[in-house]
Amino acid sequence: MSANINKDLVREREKCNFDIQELIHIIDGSKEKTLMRKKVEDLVLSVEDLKDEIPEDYLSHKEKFENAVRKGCKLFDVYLELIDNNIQKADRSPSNIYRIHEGILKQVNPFLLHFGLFIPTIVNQANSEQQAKWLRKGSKMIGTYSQTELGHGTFLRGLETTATFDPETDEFILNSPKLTSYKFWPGGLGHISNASIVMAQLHINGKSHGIHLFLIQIRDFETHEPLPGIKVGEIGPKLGFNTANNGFVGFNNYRIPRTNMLMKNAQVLRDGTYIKSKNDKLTYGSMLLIRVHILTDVAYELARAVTIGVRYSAVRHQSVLKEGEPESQVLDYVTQQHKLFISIASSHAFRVLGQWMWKTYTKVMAEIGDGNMDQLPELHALSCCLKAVSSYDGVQCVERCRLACGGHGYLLSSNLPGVYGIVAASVTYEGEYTVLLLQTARYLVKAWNGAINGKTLPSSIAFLSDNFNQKSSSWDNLPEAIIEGFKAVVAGKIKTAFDSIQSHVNKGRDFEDAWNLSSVKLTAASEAYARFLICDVFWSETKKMTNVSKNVAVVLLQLAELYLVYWALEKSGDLLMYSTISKKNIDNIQSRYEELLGLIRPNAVGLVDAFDIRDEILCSTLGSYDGRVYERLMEEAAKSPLNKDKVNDTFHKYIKPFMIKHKL
Ligand SMILES: CCCCCCCCCCCCCC(=O)SCCNC(=O)CCNC(=O)[C@H](O)C(C)(C)COP(=O)(O)OP(=O)(O)OC[C@H]1O[C@@H](n2cnc3c(N)ncnc32)[C@H](O)[C@@H]1OP(=O)(O)O
Ligand SMILES: Cc1cc2nc3c(=O)[nH]c(=O)nc-3n(C[C@H](O)[C@H](O)[C@H](O)COP(=O)(O)OP(=O)(O)OC[C@H]3O[C@@H](n4cnc5c(N)ncnc54)[C@H](O)[C@@H]3O)c2cc1C
Repeated sequence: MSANINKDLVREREKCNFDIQELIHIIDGSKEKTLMRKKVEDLVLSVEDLKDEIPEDYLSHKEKFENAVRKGCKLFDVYLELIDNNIQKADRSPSNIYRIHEGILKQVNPFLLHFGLFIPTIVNQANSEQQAKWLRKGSKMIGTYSQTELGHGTFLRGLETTATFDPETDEFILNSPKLTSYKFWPGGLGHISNASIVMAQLHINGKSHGIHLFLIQIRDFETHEPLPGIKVGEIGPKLGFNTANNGFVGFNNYRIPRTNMLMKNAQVLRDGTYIKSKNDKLTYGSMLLIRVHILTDVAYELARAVTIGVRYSAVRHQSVLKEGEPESQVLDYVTQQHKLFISIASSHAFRVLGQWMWKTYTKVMAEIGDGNMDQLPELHALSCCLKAVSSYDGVQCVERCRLACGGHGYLLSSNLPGVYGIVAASVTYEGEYTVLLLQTARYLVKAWNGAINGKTLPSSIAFLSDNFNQKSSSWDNLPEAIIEGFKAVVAGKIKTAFDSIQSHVNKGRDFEDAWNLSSVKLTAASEAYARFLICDVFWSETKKMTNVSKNVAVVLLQLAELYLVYWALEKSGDLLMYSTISKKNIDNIQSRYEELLGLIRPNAVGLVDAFDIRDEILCSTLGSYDGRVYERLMEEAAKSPLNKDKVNDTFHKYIKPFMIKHKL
């Protein structure tokens, strides 16, 4: 086996000083979960029908979609068998067990929204009678989640689709009054789904009750023809997500039974009586759930990108460090380590934060189930800023990995553009980056106001009460001092934004204008808060790990420390403004950063091997386990349909006549 493995990678693996298997189990959650994941991967990869004859990149938009549906059906066939046979339990917690679909489908599974949003929304928003009806086997529904419209995605209260109650027939009448009211973007809506959860404005007896969720059949369950009153289709090619079958739908006096409104929270009775939800923000529950999942999703995509970047950088030799010596592995250039190692650290950070958020989410949801909504605003604030920052950082990190691969990173066959397309989408969907930062800022500003007035603050921001004077501890105890410094930055930035709002109000502006005028500062405060949270949770969770061998503990602490010092240097201006840090302290942090790059260097390939992403999921000419980079690049180039003919027809049709005409 090792005979076929690139010699540099063999040497790198020999250098690794920790137990890779142990780290694989930590990343998966346990040894049992690793075994389960591998079992699922082995089963799925042995299915012949899931293999491609022609590389996906050479297919047309329509062919890509059709191929994705073919494989998507087969894939779920295999998954459902696993669940039916109790090999794997249906489980909503974030995990890597089913990531194999990213290798099989290359981009996004066209059925993703059915399992990822349609079913969870029924589970969370429908009453028990509705759940029994819609979640039963044989319901015939393949669904999606249609919220965004052509004219509105962010501002949900501005959605225009209407659901008007008709007491005569006990039905709702769905309408899209204008072009901008068409639902636009839902995944799988184009040609996959025959049903959808639809968010619409509820009207009863001429009175508007705001946005509510409805389950709507879109296509005939047998023929798949769009039903009368429904106009549905697909929205066309995108930067990524090209197999997701994002679609549009419009309604023209389309009737559904009253009982198709999701009624766990708000209800409409037979006589048209409207019963309000205990908290109307519960309607937004599905977004909260996906925002929590996105942290783990980004962690995984980053693991893919940096596996490609690090393995390639170990195989790639370019330039000489010292005259007379052989060309260096590019991984030996410290600038290359600077480009790449933050992605290894960030993947671990977002994985740890994802688990932490999942625990927080399940705890708060249990309390909400018992009627206690107290923690909902804090959960919403945490999920918004962490979703925003993790997805945004994810995109920057994938781009750094692409740059680390030079020209070859620009090839689709490297799969870095593919991973980029997936992560870039997550910055926008489930709440756009800036918009979500502003949601958290809203919470922070309220908290700051509370702190000034001596209110007890929720635990995650209790430190604000101590930070009016922008204190921070001594800078001797790195890296903990960075967390303290970041607390001072958060407090300082909230205060700056808060004072800015006050000053505009004092000059006669109303609050909303003052908010808008201060919004750049507000997003900065929110970003600082997310950064503090990630550093704090990543460091404390890593430090308190038990039952870990010494060497694994050492590398994990090095990665957590690298994350903290990297961001301290990136944010040194903020630390200088708001904490007690000095230039000398920053110089020390810089030295420690460079030292950490050196400490991580011998384990770099081991660390990406520990992400344990099989070649069939990585889908990269540059990142495969054996490091046969140049052979794979040429093998992929040979697959180009243009290489079938020695002389392409265009020569005779266009080039030759052009040469003759211009006497070239
Ligand atoms: C890397 C990945 C790869 C893997 C692939 C994965 C595929 C996944 C596929 C995914 C495909 C993609 C699928 C998709 O993309 S589905 C579509 C997703 N769409 C969005 O996320 C829309 C974003 N917009 C909103 O969420 C809201 O409208 C916002 C938040 C902007 C404001 O809202 P609105 O203007 O209506 O609110 P308001 O002003 O009346 O009131 C604001 C008050 O409400 C509170 N509040 C707001 N929201 C929540 C909440 N949730 N829980 C609890 N509370 C909440 C808030 O704190 C404030 O409280 P207070 O300050 O007044 O006390
Ligand atoms: C790949 C992909 C898949 C998707 N899948 C689905 C799906 O399955 N179902 C679904 O319903 N939707 C889906 N969406 C839609 C997605 O949720 C929305 O695009 C997203 O919520 C952003 O809304 P928008 O497009 O209206 O952006 P806009 O809100 O129009 O944003 C445009 C700009 O305006 C700024 N802006 C807007 N409001 C404010 C404000 N209040 N303050 C400051 N700045 C502001 C934003 O920051 C942004 O820079 C998907 C989108 C993508 C890209």
